[in-house]
Amino acid sequence: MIEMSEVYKTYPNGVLAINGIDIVIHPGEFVYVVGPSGAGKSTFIKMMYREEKPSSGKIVINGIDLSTLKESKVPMLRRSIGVVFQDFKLLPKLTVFENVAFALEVIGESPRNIRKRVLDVLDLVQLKHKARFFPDELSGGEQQRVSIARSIVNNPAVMIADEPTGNLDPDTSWEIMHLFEEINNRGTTVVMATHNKEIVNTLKKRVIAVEDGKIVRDEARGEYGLYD
Ligand SMILES: Nc1ncnc2c1ncn2[C@@H]1O[C@H](COP(=O)(O)OP(=O)(O)OP(=O)(O)O)[C@@H](O)[C@H]1O
Repeated sequence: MIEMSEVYKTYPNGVLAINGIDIVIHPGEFVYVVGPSGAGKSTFIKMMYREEKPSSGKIVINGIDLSTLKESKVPMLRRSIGVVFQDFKLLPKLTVFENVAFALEVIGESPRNIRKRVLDVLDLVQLKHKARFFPDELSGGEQQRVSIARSIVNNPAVMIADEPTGNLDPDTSWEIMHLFEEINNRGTTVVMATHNKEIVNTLKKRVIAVEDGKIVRDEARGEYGLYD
């Protein structure tokens, strides 16, 4: 569960990016976050995995109150949240296998468990046959599938994606969306900021629209709206 109450965020330069947000996202939901450029979508979702801290207000993620969370406990929070970015953020000198295994190595899993789990998630994203490849030997869609595999290897309760199809062509974007849908169908909550109007209007989900740092619309099976 994701809960925000009376959340405000002002960046050090004085920009008020989030101007009073109250929201509850239940386990297993699939939510699109839409809105114009600069509306605060990225800031909103970055606060969920403690990449940014609110200036005021309360955020509780999977039962963890972020306002009282010690810095030393942030890695524990991050393990319960998978994050996927527009630019994939894979480590270029590591193979596909190693990129995905990394998250399990840092928590001290046994090599045997790591191997099994990594091959299972690579199988899910249909990239087992490219386990020994390096990121620059893959297409954009394949790199995004590796980043999705990496984000779910810990079995997170929540998956957060910031514009995950932003660098992909339409066909590849749809493949990636079907993967998110499958992961959501297995019970993972998905929160996705996106500018992809066609996807939002076709693959209907809850839509939260953010404008000027506020939620201006929150609809089950909503529409993208009139944004670019
Ligand atoms: N690190 C930062 N420091 C200062 N201001 C920032 C920072 N990050 C974002 N902002 C500002 O906060 C506001 C909200 O930005 P944010 O990136 O959350 O919007 P967005 O809706 O995700 O935009 P886009 O769709 O273009 O990605 C903007 O005015 C932006 O310039």
